[in-house]
Parts: sequence; C-alpha cells; structure tokens
Amino acid sequence: MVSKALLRLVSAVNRRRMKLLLGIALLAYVASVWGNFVNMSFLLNRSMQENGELKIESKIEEIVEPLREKIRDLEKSFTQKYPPVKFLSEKDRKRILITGGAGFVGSHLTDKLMMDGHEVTVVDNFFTGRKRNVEHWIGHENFELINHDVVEPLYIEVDQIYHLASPASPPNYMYNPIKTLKTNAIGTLNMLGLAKRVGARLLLASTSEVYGDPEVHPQSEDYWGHVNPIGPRACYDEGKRVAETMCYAYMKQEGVEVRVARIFNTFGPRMHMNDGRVVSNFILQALQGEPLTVYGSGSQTRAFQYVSDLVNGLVALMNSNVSSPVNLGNPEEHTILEFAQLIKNLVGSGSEIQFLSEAQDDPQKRKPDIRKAKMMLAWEPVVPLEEGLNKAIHYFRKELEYQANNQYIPKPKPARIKKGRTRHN
Ligand SMILES: O=C(O)[C@H]1O[C@H](OP(=O)(O)OP(=O)(O)OC[C@H]2O[C@@H](n3ccc(=O)[nH]c3=O)[C@H](O)[C@@H]2O)[C@H](O)[C@@H](O)[C@@H]1O
Repeated sequence: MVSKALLRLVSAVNRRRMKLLLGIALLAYVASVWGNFVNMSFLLNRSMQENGELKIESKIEEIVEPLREKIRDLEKSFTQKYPPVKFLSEKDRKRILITGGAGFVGSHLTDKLMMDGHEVTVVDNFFTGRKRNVEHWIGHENFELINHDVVEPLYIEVDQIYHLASPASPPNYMYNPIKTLKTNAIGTLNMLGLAKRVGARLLLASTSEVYGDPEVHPQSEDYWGHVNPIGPRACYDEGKRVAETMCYAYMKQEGVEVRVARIFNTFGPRMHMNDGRVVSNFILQALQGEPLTVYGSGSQTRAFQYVSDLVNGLVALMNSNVSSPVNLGNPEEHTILEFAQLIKNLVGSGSEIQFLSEAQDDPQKRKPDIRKAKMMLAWEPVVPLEEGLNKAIHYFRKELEYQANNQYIPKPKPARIKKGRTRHN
C-alpha cells in the first residue's frame, strides 16, 4: 500500500518536473526563435538601409557626373578661349602699359603685344574706348585692364609705355575741348612722370594734325605745320603739339627715352560706329542706304592706312633707336569724293552722295612722306586700300547686325561743334 502510494507520489512529481522541463524547453525554443527573428530582421534592415544608401549614392553620382563633365568643358574652354600667345623668356618678356588700350588702335596694339608674349596693362577711361575691344583677353595671366583716366597720376611698374589715350575723331575731340586739352597735356605729363620714375621708354601717339592745314605737300617730319591755335581743332592739334614738346623736354632734362609717332588717317575694324570719321560714316551710310555726307566739295585729300600696318609701325618705332618724330601712314592719296565713290562700289550700295557745308579749318591736303620710316624702321604699309576697306565693311556689317539685335541702330555723327557749355573733368 505504502509502496503504491510512494510510486504514485514519485510519478506525480516526475510528471510535474517533466511538465516543467517541457515548459522550460518550450520557452527556450521560443526565445531562440525570437532571437533569430530579431537578428535576422536587424540584418535585413541593415542591408536594406545599405542598399538604399547605395542607391541614393548612385543616383547622386548620375546627376553629378554630367555636371562635372560640364565644369571640365568650361575649364577647357576658358583656357582655350584666348588667341595663341607666344612664350617669351623672362629676359625678353616686357611689362607694357598701353594708355587708351581699349580704343580702336589701342586694342589692335594690345592684340599684337599679347600675342608676341608680353605682359600688357591696358589703361582706359572708356570715353571712346570699349571693354568689348579687349574682352577676349580678360582673365589671361599676361593681361590687366584698369579703368583709369590718365589725367590722374598712375603708379605701376612697367618697361614700356604706349601713350595713346585721347579722343582722335574730330567730333569726339571737339565735343569736350577742355577735356581733350587736359588729356593730352596733363595726361602726357603724368605718363612722362611715370616713365621717368620707373625708367620706362614712352612712345607718344602724335598725329598728322600737328601739321594743321599744311602748306607743304606731302608732309615730312621737318615741316613745322600750319595750325590755327584758336580754331575748333586746336584742342587736339595744339594738345598733341604740346605733348610732343613735353616728350622732348623730359628727354633733354630727365633723360627719358621717348619715341614720337605722327599717325596719319587710319581705319579698320573696331572703329566706333559713332566715331564720326569719314571711313566709318561712309561705310555705315552706304550699308544703310543713306546718303554719303561729303563735307565741302569733296576735293580735299586724305591718305588712309589700315590699322595692322600702323600697329606694326608703332612696335617697330618703339623698339628702334629713333627718338625724333616719325610719320606713320599710307601715302596713297585720294580726294574725299573719290573715296565716297569707292566705298559705295565696294558695298554695292545705291546711296546718293550728299554735299554738306565744309568743316571749319578742315585740312585741304594730307599725305605722309614716309621716307624716314622706310629708311630708319624698314617699315612701310602693305595692306592695299580695297583689301582693308573690305575688312572694315565686313566688320561694320556685323556690328549693324549686333546693334539691330540689341534694338539700337547708330547714326553717323556729324563733325559739328556742340553749342553751349560742355561737361569736362
Ligand atoms: O583718321 C585719322 O586717323 C585722323 O582723323 C582725324 O583727321 P581727319 O582727317 O579730319 O579725319 P576725318 O574726320 O575722317 O575726315 C577726313 C575728311 O573727310 C571729311 N568728311 C568726314 C566725315 C564725313 O562724314 N564726311 C566728310 O566729307 C572731312 O571733312 C575731312 O576732309 C583726326 O583729327 C586725326 O587725329 C586722326 O589721325
């Protein structure tokens, strides 16, 4: 009896233990399944996250790569946009200042000196010069553009100074005669002061106008000229004459090396559309089918040189040992009426020729004697008139298109003196 009861008790205890053991085993199993589940979902989550990140990264890469490509192209185009420039050794490379370097002649001179491999600083007050004329050099390591009026002193270090700053077309220089005088007198004084301080050589862009309305024909450098000192052209003519005087005073008294170029009528691309000189006026009028305005009878003469010839002459003179004045011009002389007809034909224009009253003190004959330049500089003009005119016509045609796109059609400016007070500074 007792043993049966004991057996029942033991088996009851075992059953409970078994149940307990089974319970524990079940719990352990559930816990391990749960653990695995948690682990797996964590891993899954992580890989999903990593996958997502990868996807985002590759998306970004897809967007950024073409942008990088564009930046590389832009960088390439920046370095390739400049005209080809020669490499000059430190010894041969000069630091050159061009005053009026954004003007018609100045910008062509800038091109030549840059392409020859020099360091060029252009100074311009943009009265008649334009940034557009030199914009193709902006950013180049050898080039600098300074907005500055030479009437104020300038302090920079240079080896050569081409001093071109001054309005050169009669309507422009007559527009503000006091400013024209200041530019040529005070401006030249400042540049000579700079040349003296830094030991630079200065080339003055003088003019055939120092001969005035000449009584000697053709004009050679030893002719003293025939200028009306109180006429409408005097601000320019006398301004350039005193500029020459100052050059030789600085040469004698201070030992400054000077070069003086007497520049005769010059034309070519980059003349301002509103310049007012005969070449731009006639071409513009012929292209627009308007009458070609001849002042006076048209029997007055001029001889026209193409701008690249002038630029070569200026550089040859600067680097020569000729300190006395030298004429730079093309001796092929034409009457203004012949010239009007020639331009009409080259443009193929049906424009009329209109005779207007003659301009006061207009020189009646002008033609350079260039024997000195030929002999001392081995220079003479090489561009035939018609070839140069065709280039200028092409340029003005493009300019007209450009202006038309910008809703502005310029009219030629007449060589008339403005009435009333003019602004000057
Ligand atoms: O072209 C230049 O390089 C020179 O131009 C001008 O001298 P100018 O000879 O009077 O120049 P223009 O205004 O082009 O006149 C030339 C001739 O054409 C005449 N002209 C001008 C403009 C016009 O529409 N019609 C016309 O018959 C003038 O009366 C003058 O007889 C400047 O004064 C000089 O400094 C400069 O060197």
